[in-house]
Amino acid sequence: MKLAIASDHAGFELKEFLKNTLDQYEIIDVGCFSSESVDYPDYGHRLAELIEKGEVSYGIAICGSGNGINMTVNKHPGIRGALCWDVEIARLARAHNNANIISLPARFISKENALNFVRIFLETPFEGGRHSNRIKKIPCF
Ligand SMILES: O=C(CO)[C@H](O)[C@H](O)[C@H](O)COP(=O)(O)O
Repeated sequence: MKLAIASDHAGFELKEFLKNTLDQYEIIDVGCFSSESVDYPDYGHRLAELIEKGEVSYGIAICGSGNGINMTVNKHPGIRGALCWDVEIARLARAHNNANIISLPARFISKENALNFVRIFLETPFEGGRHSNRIKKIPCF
């Protein structure tokens, strides 16, 4: 499975950790590339565009709180980004919401928990059924 990952400076360290640990996946890193202060939308948009073009199946988006980069990716019509800070939230993001981006709050979770959330997210299938109609009603673009 092909993935993409993005962060701002607050998420840079976690991005590097996840990229180097999730070595069973092919991962495109769209930046940022150091801990120097940057603006999360620059990287969130790049990540969302790769999914919209079909170049990758899922994305991992990271900033300090997770909110800024999650708001950014969700401006794209083909994106369902989910801010995840708990294992069950990560599972439901896939099972019920068919999310294609997991957004993580690097300043509020441990690296180990983040890795666990990403693993659960990537391994959980969408349940479909009643949830299909609901996610069809989300776009208002
Ligand atoms: O956008 C955010 C808040 O939702 C992110 O957490 C950013 O990483 C954060 O705002 C960056 O803050 P900094 O003081 O510029 O490091």
